[in-house]
Amino acid sequence: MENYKKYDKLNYYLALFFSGIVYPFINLLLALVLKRLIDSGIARNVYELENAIFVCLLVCIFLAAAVFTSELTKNRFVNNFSKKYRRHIFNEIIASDLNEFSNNSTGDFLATMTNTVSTIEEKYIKSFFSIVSNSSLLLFSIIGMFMINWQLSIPVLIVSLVPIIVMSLLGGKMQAKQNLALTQQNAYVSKVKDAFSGFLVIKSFNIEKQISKEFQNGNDKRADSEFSLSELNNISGSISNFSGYLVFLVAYGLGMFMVINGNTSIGGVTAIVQLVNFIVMPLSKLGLEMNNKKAGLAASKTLNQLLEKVHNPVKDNSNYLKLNRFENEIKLTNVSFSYPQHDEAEKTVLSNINLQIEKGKKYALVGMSGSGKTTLLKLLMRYYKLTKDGNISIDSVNINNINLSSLYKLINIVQQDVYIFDNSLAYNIMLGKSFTDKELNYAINKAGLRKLVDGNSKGVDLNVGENGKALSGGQKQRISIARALIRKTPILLMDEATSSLDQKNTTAIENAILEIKDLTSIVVTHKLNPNLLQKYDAIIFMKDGTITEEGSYEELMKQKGDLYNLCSLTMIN
Ligand SMILES: Nc1ncnc2c1ncn2[C@@H]1O[C@H](COP(=O)(O)OP(=O)(O)OP(=O)(O)O)[C@@H](O)[C@H]1O
Repeated sequence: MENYKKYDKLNYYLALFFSGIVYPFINLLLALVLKRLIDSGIARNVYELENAIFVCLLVCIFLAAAVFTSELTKNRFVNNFSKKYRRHIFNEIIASDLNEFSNNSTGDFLATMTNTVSTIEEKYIKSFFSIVSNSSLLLFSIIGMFMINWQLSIPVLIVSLVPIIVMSLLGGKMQAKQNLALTQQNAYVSKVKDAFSGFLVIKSFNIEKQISKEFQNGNDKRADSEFSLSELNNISGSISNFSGYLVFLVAYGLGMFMVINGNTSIGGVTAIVQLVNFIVMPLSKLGLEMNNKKAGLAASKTLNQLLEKVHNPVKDNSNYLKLNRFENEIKLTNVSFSYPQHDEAEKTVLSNINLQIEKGKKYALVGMSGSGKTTLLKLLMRYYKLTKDGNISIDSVNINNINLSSLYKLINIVQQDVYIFDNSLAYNIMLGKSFTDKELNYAINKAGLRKLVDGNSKGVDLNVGENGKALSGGQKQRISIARALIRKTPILLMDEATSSLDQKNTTAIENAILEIKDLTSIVVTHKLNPNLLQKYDAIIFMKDGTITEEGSYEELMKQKGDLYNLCSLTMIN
């Protein structure tokens, strides 16, 4: 609980005070006042009886107030915890390193943000307070019983220990079953998420039956693991209940013998039975709550393990250099790279790349599929750090030493796969940041979105639906281009950013970007259009992870090398 109380210390301590001290103390008072009430009734002392009734009423009022306040403070703590903890987990995941994030399925994260966190809230946090309150109730009741009659209290307590012993014997099994139930629940969420995300594929390939079978399998496992857990809970609950009845029997039976022998009064037995209630009830609850807490602990461990896996936050602290301007060049020196592989041997994707990108110049990056073009751009974005030899620098500053947010103010990328948020057109371009109408219109015009904006009654407020389902592939790509252009970063990388557009529109957008003075751009393209290629300052040709040619279109065509050969195969005339 140490790690969790920080989320709302005030209500945490208030809840502990009211549920752990105030409530059990008043409860003890009630038993003592009750004893006085019954004994004064049996002694036919009307004055004492009236007094006891009045005090009893007061104690009842305080008891109700204590219960209300302890619930209120506990609920406030849980509420604040829920808000802040979920925000914290979300931020941790969002801050994680791209590579580590990609190694886990989004279903895992989704399940963590839903089931796992709920289990921690429901089972760990709530059980913790219940354990505190019930343990205190138990302790105060034992003290009260000893104050009233210790001879009767001892046998009653011995019988009360049975459920605790049973629970501790079942505890390990319970935790294992809880772990399994949580794993199956998370796998179930992942499966459902996958099926719904791949709905189109399921329909197109007519695989509803197979998917339904897989779902059924996961669903059965989830339900079975929960049933098995509830069975164990049922067994431990029944044993607790039985012990509870036994405790009553001992308290009443022995108590009445003691009354006959003159060792206690009827009021004393009644008060002890009243207190026994607060031993039996907490004991039966304690067993269950302890198991719940263990289950919550298991969820907490699962969550921490996931966070540890992704908790390699992109280091972006203030020790890193802030680069405010791009003045001269990006330089790649002897850059080699392999993707970090967890299961297979590493494969070299880029080898010995040397390249100089000058400010304000426009570069086309072409080459065969799989030659490493995207990887090169990803390294410029520092999505991956160089794991092998080499160095990438911007204006002589090693890219690894640049503060990431300042890097992304200089460099931006437009990728082939565009993620569109379920929000308006304007939101998808501005992405929550504020820009003037002039800036928004500039980006809309340059990215060729004017027709879409003017052609609908809502304009830029048009809601584009989940992942832009109301848009065509080309429109999504235009949004992605507008996103980059509105930010006016001095360096722009485009990775097949116009692959969904026809030749006419591709030419229009590439021309618009070529016209932006001072912009340094590297454009990966498969559409080898000579009219466009001629406009680039240089064409960089990649093959098998190396740069084989670099120069203007005319130079490379004269050279009759790789570009020439590729153009002969795919040239668009
Ligand atoms: N995340 C990754 N993990 C492991 N290997 C990868 C990863 N991404 C790409 N690769 C591998 O790196 C090589 C280069 O891929 P890359 O995407 O850079 O090529 P590309 O030239 O952009 O290809 P295309 O033109 O088809 O987009 C390929 O062999 C690919 O399988």
